[in-house]
Amino acid sequence: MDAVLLWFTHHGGTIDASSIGFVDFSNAGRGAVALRDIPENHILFKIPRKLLLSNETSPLPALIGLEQWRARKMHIGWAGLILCMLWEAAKGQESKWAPYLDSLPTTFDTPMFWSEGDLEELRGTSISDLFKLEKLGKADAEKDFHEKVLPLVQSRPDIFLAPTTFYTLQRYHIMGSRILSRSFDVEKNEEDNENEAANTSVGSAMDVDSDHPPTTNEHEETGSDGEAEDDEEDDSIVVSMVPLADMLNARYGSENAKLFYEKYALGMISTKPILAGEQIWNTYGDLPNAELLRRYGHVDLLPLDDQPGELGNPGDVVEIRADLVISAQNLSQEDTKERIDWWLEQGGDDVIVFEWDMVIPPALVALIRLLRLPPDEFAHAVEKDKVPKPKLDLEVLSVVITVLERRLTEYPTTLLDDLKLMEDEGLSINKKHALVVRIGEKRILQGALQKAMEARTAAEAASQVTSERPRKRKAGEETGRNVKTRKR
Ligand SMILES: C[S@@+](CC[C@H](N)C(=O)[O-])C[C@H]1O[C@@H](n2cnc3c(N)ncnc32)[C@H](O)[C@@H]1O
Repeated sequence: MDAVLLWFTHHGGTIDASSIGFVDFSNAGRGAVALRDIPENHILFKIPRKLLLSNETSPLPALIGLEQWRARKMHIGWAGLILCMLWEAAKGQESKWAPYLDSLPTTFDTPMFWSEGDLEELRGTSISDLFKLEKLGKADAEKDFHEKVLPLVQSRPDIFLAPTTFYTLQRYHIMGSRILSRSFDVEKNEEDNENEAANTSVGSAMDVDSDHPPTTNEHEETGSDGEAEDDEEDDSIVVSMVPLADMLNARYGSENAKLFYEKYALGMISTKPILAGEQIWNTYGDLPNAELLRRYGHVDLLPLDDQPGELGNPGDVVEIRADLVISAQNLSQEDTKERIDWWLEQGGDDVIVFEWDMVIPPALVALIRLLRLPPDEFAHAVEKDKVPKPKLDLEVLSVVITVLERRLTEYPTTLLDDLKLMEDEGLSINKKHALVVRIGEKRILQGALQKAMEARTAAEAASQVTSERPRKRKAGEETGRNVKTRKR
């Protein structure tokens, strides 16, 4: 850390060393702590934009030639930034970013690097679906490596020395994981935008939070770390490695500092008062544990306000695929294709998300009702362009219960099994992380199931009362009582 800080200040970075210090946490790597009480809106450190590492700041794209760079599509996705990082690392101590690159991790706890046995522990969880995507992501990255990066490397032996040492697939994945867990989306400043032609850009769909800071409009807030979701090119955003800002950890609901834009620098600024000794937390977006594990290789475990004595992540969610909602009603994909296509056209999703509040999602209720409509009513709904209202009745509640019960059987173990397994103190870190993800998801499913069962019991009791209640008399029917005539 000393070498990085020396390098940082040598290159124009500023840090309030009386307020912020960096320490090693046994379970979270490096992180920042407050050395004294810090008020809100205090600048902890500033990173000059030229110290960011990106396609914009690395000399590599210009060296290759910007036209070539774009012709080889190096400005799309992360391939360009990864190649810049590989090239800078290959320069060793001659790289402007040497002390920073030397300080970055080379191993990761993300499932991308897990054994098949450990991956099996994730069966049934949302991450197992995510992981299928991740595998595709990994395959895409490998395709990029072989089809875009290697040919470029091989075509310029004058620039890329010792290609078999420095430009390997393994190093490519390491740089990709560093970007996944540490990069920021950075908007270009106005000056850069005026000079757009001179710039290359990285296409990225990483989250950008453009809220303004609470007490000043001098700075503009940047988003937290995130992940590229598609390959669309967006010239106004540059995926960047931001030294020092990427050394802050994050925990659900704990953010007390954030990165803000200034014209020539990015500033890490406190967003709340921080007491001496407290950790200084950035935010990664209060993600569910499955997503935290996939991107960052850790999970959040906090005391839960609504479940005293229990630990978990209130950001957790469980996903239920629409095909499970179909099969739970003994319907086939074929029979329901037209309705599902229409549902998607109407903005519905093919995945329903249960959240920590365990409320039955209105989207699930509407989807169930849509699938149960008689053909003429479905035709009417299409004609009127109206998805059924999310009205919960006995019939729908029974389907919700079946859906939840079936979703729970997708895990090889029960919640009780998992809670017992968790007591084993000799668990490997990957197995423990997988258990935490499973337990969080199953708690939501079990809680939602209990709520749905209670609602069904209440609905049954209400329908009983209704059927026992005397029938309302029709107008004009003999009442046996005198009816007062209204005064005129
Ligand atoms: C942006 S970096 C933060 C700095 C990092 N701890 C380091 O040593 O440089 C993100 C990584 O920090 C770790 N991390 C962040 N927050 C954490 C937390 N609440 N618990 C455990 N690990 C955490 C994870 O390994 C994650 O991939």
